[in-house]
Amino acid sequence: MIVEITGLRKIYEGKQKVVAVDGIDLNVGAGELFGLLGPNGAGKTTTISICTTRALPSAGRVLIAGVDVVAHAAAARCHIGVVPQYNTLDRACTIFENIHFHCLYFGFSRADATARTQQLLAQFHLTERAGAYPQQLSGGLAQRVQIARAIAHRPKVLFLDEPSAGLDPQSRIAMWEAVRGLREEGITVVLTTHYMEEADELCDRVAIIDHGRILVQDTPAALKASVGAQKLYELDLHDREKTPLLLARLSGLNGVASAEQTPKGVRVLAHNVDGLLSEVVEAANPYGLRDLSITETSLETVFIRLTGRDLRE
Ligand SMILES: Nc1ncnc2c1ncn2[C@@H]1O[C@H](COP(=O)(O)OP(=O)(O)OP(=O)(O)O)[C@@H](O)[C@H]1O
Repeated sequence: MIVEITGLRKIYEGKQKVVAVDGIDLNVGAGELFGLLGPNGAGKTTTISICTTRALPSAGRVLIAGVDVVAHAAAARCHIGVVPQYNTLDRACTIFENIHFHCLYFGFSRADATARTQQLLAQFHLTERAGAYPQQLSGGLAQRVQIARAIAHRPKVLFLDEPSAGLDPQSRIAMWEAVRGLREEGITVVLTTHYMEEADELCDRVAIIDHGRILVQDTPAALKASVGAQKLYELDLHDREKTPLLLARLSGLNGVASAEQTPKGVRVLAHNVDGLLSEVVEAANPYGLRDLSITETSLETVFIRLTGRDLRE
């Protein structure tokens, strides 16, 4: 295992005590692309901060390539690359210098640092921008420079905290390609995200985290299969006083796996059955059906199932 997290807890002591991480156990194997998926405030950044020696745990232990991040922080840092949530490129240095100085900091000779920087610039399609300054780059390009810099010292594992926050859809896809490319180099990747599509598209395994705890962890396919239905119907109803009657009626329809009340109306999980849509509409119409959306079940559905909440709430 490259990342071994055991019984991790973090309590921020202050006027108001916050339990940010509440007993996390997690193992990530060599070469895996692992995602921590959860809403804002779930404890993802805190977990990454502890793994990367930027915060101390209140309890528990993290080993990176077998090295304890608290007892041997400097040694652990040699195995770790980090791309934090915010742009931390040095604004006074060019793109070349940002990567070059990182290599020198990690003990490369000048010649080796130059060769490694040139190789990374080529790998991340940045050679033409080598002389530019960070503030001259788009968010997507700056993110690519941050990834290039983070892996410059050839760490075993790269931690990416919300790598696509603030990126436009095109830059997000380019970033996904860059991250997938890391796998070919044998770099293990742990990323945090609150975008379920990102976790689904990119990750080999995902842990869904909420209130500092892991609710489930598995492959995206297995997590989606655990819902036991293929479609999610969200019904927006005007008359919500009598929804229990509607729930009973919907639950009895052929193909409906479950039906439950939501603040706006009713949520139905269902199998792909011909004619179900019109039956649902017919049942719901007397309750003032205002709107209806149908989506394929996704990691979002898994989260809703586990918490009753939306990832974005
Ligand atoms: N330095 C701090 N002092 C006190 N509380 C903190 C501190 N950092 C984070 N918290 C709190 O700990 C909890 C977990 O925060 P954390 O940033 O780890 O979550 P997250 O899942 O990464 O969310 P986000 O995507 O918003 O960063 C939140 O309730 C947050 O307000």
